[in-house]
Formats: sequence, C-alpha cells, structure tokens
Amino acid sequence: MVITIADVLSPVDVQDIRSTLAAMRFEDGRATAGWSAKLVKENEQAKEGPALGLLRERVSKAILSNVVFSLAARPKALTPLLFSRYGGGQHYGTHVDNPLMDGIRTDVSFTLFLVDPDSYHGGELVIESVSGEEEVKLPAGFLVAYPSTSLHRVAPVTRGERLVAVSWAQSYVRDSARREMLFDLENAKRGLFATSGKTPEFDLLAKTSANLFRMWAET
Ligand SMILES: O=C(O)CCC(=O)C(=O)O
Ligand SMILES: [Fe+2]
Repeated sequence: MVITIADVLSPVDVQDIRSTLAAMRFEDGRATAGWSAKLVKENEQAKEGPALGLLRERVSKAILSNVVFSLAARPKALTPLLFSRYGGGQHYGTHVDNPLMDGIRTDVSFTLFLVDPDSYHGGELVIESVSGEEEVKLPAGFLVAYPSTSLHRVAPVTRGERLVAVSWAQSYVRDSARREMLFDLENAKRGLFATSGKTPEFDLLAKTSANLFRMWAET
C-alpha cells in the first residue's frame, strides 16, 4: 500500500524547519547508500551534529504522533531521519533500500515533503509496482509511505530545490498485505462507530482487529 498523509507538519513548523536547515551544512548523500544505490544516488544530506539531532527528534515526534501514520505503518522503531536536498539536475536512480539500517529492519519507507511542489521542477518520487509506476510529489508538510520492498527513484530536479525528510520504520507487522488489512479493518471500525456508535457489530470488528494485530505483531 502506498499512502499519502496530509498535514503531518503545520505550515509554521515547515517554515521553521526550513530555516533551521538553511543554516546547516550538507554533504554528499552517497555516504548513507549501499554499494549499488551509491552508483545512482546524487543528492546532498544534512551533516551529523547537534542541530541535526534536535531536528530529527522534533520531526520524528510529529510523524509518530500522527494517527494515520501509526495505523498504516504500525511502527516499532524509526531509523534516524535524513534531510535530503536535490538541485541542479540531481536525482536518485532506481534502487531498493537497505533491508537493515542501524539495526532496524526497514519495512516502511517514507518521505516527508518540506517545500511546495510548484517551487521546483521534476523531483517526483517514482514508486514501481507490478501494476506500473506511481509518481508522488506532495505539498509541504505531507508524507508518503510505501513498502520498503519496492524499487523506486527520484526524478531529476531540473529547476529549484527539492527538500525532504526521509526515513524508514520497522513495523510490528512486517508484511505489507497484512498491514493493509489491519488498516482497512481499523478504518471500517472507526467508520461504523462514527455512524452507529458502539454497537455489537462494532464490538466484533474491534475484537477481530485487535486479535489479528495480536496474532501478527512481532515485538
Ligand atoms: O527522496 C525521496 O523521496 C526518497 C529517497 C530515497 O529513495 C532514499 O533516500 O532511499
Ligand atoms: Fe530509497
């Protein structure tokens, strides 16, 4: 499942995070890529340091407190966020993400957009699947999450600058089809509650939703 989540960051937060990043130093992004992804990765990433640590904490907190993200990804842990920028034709060619990062299994990949789509040309995140390619380019503060099992790429940025935060979640539920079923059940349960309240049917859905999560959760 590829899911887009609106307003993970408010416009004020986005603005503030952009100003913080503008004062930080960036380095060649190849430092954090596996050997074959290195061959196609062309971007810059904010350099390690105290400012990066604080920014990571702030943005991770906003992501983890988002209800839709937590229901779609069922995150157990996040890898340290990367803040990446692409300009002047930079891109990231087709690759699959490393299965483990900092000892965290990567089940869900996600990108949080930090600048508005009309401020740069190109820079779509293209996610490949058997049914074709999906191009994603979202407003600032929006996030896209997709299974880390997918091949994907970032199209060349031919004008302006693309600025994003990127990270990975280890999920309590490693299989993306199972995560999708849990997400649908949870949404059905909440929808039923909104229209009819806590009926016996709601209770049955709540029971099945909780018990499937219990059955599949790896703690
Ligand atoms: O910038 C993005 O949207 C994704 C980048 C990416 O694929 C990666 O860092 O592995
Ligand atoms: Fe990637």
